[in-house]
Amino acid sequence: MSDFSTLDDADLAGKRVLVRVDLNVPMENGRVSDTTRIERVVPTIRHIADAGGKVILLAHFGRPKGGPDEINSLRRVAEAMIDHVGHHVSFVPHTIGEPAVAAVTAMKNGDVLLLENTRFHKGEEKNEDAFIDELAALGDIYVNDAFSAAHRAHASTEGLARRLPAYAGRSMQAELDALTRALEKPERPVAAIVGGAKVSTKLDLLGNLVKKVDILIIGGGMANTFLAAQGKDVGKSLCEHDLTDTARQILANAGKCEIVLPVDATVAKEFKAGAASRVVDVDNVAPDEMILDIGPKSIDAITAILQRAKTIVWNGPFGAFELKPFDTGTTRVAQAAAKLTESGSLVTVAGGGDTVSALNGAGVADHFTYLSTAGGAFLEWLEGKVLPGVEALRRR
Ligand SMILES: Nc1ncnc2c1ncn2[C@@H]1O[C@H](COP(=O)(O)OP(=O)(O)OP(=O)(O)O)[C@@H](O)[C@H]1O
Ligand SMILES: O=C(O)[C@H](O)COP(=O)(O)O
Repeated sequence: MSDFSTLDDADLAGKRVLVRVDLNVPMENGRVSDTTRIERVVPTIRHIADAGGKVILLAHFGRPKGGPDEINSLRRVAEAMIDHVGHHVSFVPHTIGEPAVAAVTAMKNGDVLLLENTRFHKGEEKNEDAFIDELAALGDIYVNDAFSAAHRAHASTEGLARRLPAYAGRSMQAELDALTRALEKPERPVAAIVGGAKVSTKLDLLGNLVKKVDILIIGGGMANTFLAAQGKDVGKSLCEHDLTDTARQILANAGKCEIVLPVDATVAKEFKAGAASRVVDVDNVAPDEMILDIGPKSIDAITAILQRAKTIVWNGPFGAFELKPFDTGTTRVAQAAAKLTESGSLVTVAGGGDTVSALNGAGVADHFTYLSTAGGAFLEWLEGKVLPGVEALRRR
């Protein structure tokens, strides 16, 4: 980490420290359902507070469209943080402007304050100078502890690092160190598992990933788009029909990389826990059904691949794991991977907000080689891409 200034280099006492964290945590029924991303930023928050700095947390939540909305407010996340941080975490429902300035001005050394969702302002994703200026006015120095958002060149992830003295936080350091250690020279064959729901933002990455890995196993909503690209009827499944051309190109240009798609699926007519379901081959999904998990034949095929792989990298669950029994595919594959890790025959690295939540739910999180908080950022790092949030921290 000699490329970066870290908290050890920062003079924190009495300083207003803007800390970018990733609090884009899984929620169920209005409550945080997995606290991994919160727990990972606690060392940075405590270090700054204990050194007498004022900790001003910046974070995004979800993908709000055009301004504030209750569903994407960070208020509930602030409440969940208090148990973990060990300091009171105040929350102000503003990111910039007079109320935010007033809240920061009222802070004492060692206080922790969370500002509202940075994405409630269009200047965040556009990385606009005017928004960067408003954020920068709230702090003296900037710390980035959000590796999982470092693939976004946004005001709070990239712009601020150019405006204020910038430091890598403890979690940022730990992620880069651990991923480099586990994956710099991976033992082959390397299998990547990519599933989940963020099809439009992750599909493009697969074109490069096939050049880096020996086997690409595709699951979740991502697989539905590939199945549709092969001309299969995926019914009401989560699927990006306008990206089927991209999916076809990836299949055509996979080169030596073996691409594995589900051969069967668990389908239901309703997206809810306990919905009546049936197992079908992927050719037999009815128009009013949706694929909510991979089926038993796919699970067996994937666990057989794990036996011959030496390293797996995994982002995105195989199904809608929050709704039982559609967690079965993810849980069974995760358990098989954990067992092989324990026996020493497989290195397992997984990342992503929901992926880590699913692995925690499967009871295997402690048995993987490494769990990253990052999903999309992890995949881009794997591709060898420059992550703007990391790049902006490099000493100049
Ligand atoms: N077949 C499916 N149909 C609908 N939703 C699915 C399906 N398979 C997976 N999902 C959903 O995908 C979501 C997780 O996808 P996502 O790409 O956000 O993964 P992640 O691990 O959180 O990565 P990141 O950190 O990049 O967000 C879960 O909410 C899960 O319910
Ligand atoms: O969950 C994530 O991967 C990060 O918080 C980034 O979220 P985004 O994909 O909405 O930018």
